[in-house]
Amino acid sequence: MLGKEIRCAGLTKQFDGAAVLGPLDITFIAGQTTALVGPSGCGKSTFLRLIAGLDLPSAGSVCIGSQSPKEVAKRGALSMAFQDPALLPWRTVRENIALGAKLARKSDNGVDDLIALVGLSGFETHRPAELSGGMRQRAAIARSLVSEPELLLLDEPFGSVDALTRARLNAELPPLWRKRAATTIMVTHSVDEAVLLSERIIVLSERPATVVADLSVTFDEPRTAKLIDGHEFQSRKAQVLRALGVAV
Ligand SMILES: Nc1ncnc2c1ncn2[C@@H]1O[C@H](COP(=O)(O)OP(=O)(O)OP(=O)(O)O)[C@@H](O)[C@H]1O
Repeated sequence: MLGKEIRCAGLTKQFDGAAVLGPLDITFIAGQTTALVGPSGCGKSTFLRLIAGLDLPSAGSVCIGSQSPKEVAKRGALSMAFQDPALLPWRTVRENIALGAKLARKSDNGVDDLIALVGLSGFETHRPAELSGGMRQRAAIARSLVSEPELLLLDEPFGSVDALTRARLNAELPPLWRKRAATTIMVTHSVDEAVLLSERIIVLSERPATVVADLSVTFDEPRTAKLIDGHEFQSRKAQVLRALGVAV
């Protein structure tokens, strides 16, 4: 299924009269993976919540293709994996992941492949309480992919995954979501991860978040961890760090 373009126009959010976000005018290109980076508390998660239709803007709009976020979510075409994986405690790993497909009214044929991809083979019948934090997060990543969404929203999806698994997921997941051509927006605190995984990086300012840099990231595909040592990678990374105000 093809991802849709996401147009944010004059998007603004205030909490209790205080501006948290915007105004933001950003168009996310259909099928592309965009990383959002910015200082802690600048409004990144709030931005994702507005795109997901979990919260309403104070002003401005989000349009996904020709639909509102709520309409897209209702069709089951929008998937999320957030920092704190909300798995159903009484269901097994397999049932939790299969539920992602069921809610989107899709077949659950790919469940076992995804379980293997995120390294949870052998844990299919475990319940969330019997897993580590990183394993729960991996189950949530698998659940977000099983429905083959048009739009994939990831908020620090690898935050509590161990370094080795993180490196493996960094290598194996992007081809998967590119193959499925989902429009993907990923919030990350890791600049390496942003450069390695995305085709575009948007750097946001301190709260209220506005765009301070909008960079395209092009490398030969498939990207491998070896890229990190290359000059091109390091110069892109330095650009992002400078935009974040970090001296390099
Ligand atoms: N429901 C809410 N009510 C009031 N204030 C809120 C609410 N949600 C978020 N905020 C405030 O909005 C600001 C932005 O929060 P948000 O979680 O979007 O930032 P973030 O960039 O994702 O942070 P981090 O990188 O630390 O995860 C913070 O100051 C937060 O306290």
